[in-house]
Amino acid sequence: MISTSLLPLETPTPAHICPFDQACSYLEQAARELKLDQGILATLSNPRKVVTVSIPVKRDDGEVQVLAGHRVQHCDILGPYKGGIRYHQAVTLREVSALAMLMTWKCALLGIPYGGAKGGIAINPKSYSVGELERITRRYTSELIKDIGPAVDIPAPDMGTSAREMAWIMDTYSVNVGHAVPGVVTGKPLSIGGSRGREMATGRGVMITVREALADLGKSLAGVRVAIQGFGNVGGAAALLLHQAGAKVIAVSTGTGGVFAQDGLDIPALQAYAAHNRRSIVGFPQAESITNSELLTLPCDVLIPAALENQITEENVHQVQATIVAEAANGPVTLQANQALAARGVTVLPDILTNAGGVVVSYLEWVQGLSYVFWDEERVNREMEQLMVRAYHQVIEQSQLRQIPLRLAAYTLGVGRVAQALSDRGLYP
Ligand SMILES: NC(=O)C1=CN([C@@H]2O[C@H](COP(=O)(O)OP(=O)(O)OC[C@H]3O[C@@H](n4cnc5c(N)ncnc54)[C@H](O)[C@@H]3O)[C@@H](O)[C@H]2O)C=CC1
Ligand SMILES: O=C(O)CCC(=O)C(=O)O
Repeated sequence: MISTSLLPLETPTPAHICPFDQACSYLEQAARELKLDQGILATLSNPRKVVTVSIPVKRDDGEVQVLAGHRVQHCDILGPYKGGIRYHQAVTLREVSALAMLMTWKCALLGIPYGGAKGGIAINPKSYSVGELERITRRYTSELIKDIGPAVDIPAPDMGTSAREMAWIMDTYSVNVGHAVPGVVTGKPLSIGGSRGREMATGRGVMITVREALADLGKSLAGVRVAIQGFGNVGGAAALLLHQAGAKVIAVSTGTGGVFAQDGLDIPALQAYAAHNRRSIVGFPQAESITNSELLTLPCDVLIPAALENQITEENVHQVQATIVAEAANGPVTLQANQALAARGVTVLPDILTNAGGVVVSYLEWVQGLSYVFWDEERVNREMEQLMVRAYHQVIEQSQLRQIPLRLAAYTLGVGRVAQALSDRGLYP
């Protein structure tokens, strides 16, 4: 394995699967397939910049806590760094670094002029008041003020963050530089230059990718049985759009458990229920309760993990019954599980393709902001769909041409474009 000097090693535990090591393994597979020069591989195996800041926050009860906030900038060869900010208790520097690397390949695969970055703070946002979250977000932004900006690094929402946090970041950045800078973040509210369609964009991209994959198998979305882990921004939107397109969403889950209905869940009713129950779906009347692990092994056509990394592992992969696994989350299938699924002929739609709808609409938001012209939702969705469908077909063609699985095909396209740019720019002679 190529060495990564900027990142601390994590204490390994028997069950621990390091997302950064996995991301490097996929990169190495792509490099072998592309016969990439070792120097380029070594360059791309390391994030360009790793920033960790301390965030002192006064809790509402007067206690002072000091949190660690990370921003990892993996590569900016193709344009400004781009990627979300995650608030989740399991955040680590190596996880953020893996997610930053995935952003580089994702943007290159989709043909949008960005590099890759990711940020994160290891907190459970549900344990903090809105006021505390605002203070944390503003201090995190102030600490990163020299590292972000519309031509430098453009954050967006990820797990545990939303348009609200993006508005706080935009405001803090703008106050620091002395004028309004909407382009410093994407995924912000419409009132300050957000794009129509961004909130549903990642889920819409998931629906489009699944639809295209089914079409290649001679099927349509109508009547297809789908199970979705995660009912947040991505899983919730994917569930609604798939339901509207005629699929039977038979199960969904959140961190506190899931629900199942043999004939398909009424997704709008479930969303209304979650909205009234602090995002929990447990106890939804027209369904049976299931656990998160049961959801992953249900008999269904399409399984969509839309929550965290490392959900389908060596332990449960043999029980997965779906014929398509669509990675709406980043890194939900481990390296070993991925190989086991491939050996069984299960189609795995890789994360850097399947969940790219979000960053594509972030790009469209940035373009609208730079041109001071804002589009209606129909145009945003149309332009996003074109880029998603183009990337999907490029991945399929690459897979057929090189006789490689879809993930490796997606990686060879993303990594190959970045390596070409690196060599053309002469940063690596
Ligand atoms: N928000 C975006 O635009 C994008 C998000 N993603 C990825 O999609 C995934 C989900 O992100 P969001 O939907 O934005 O987050 P979110 O915070 O809106 O929702 C996360 C959902 O996962 C559930 N969850 C948390 N822990 C769980 C567990 N252990 N088991 C089952 N469910 C669990 C939560 O209850 C919630 O329903 C992440 O991997 C993220 O990196 C990828 C591309 C863009
Ligand atoms: O919209 C963006 O800029 C980034 C979304 C993101 O974090 C992701 O695709 O994983």
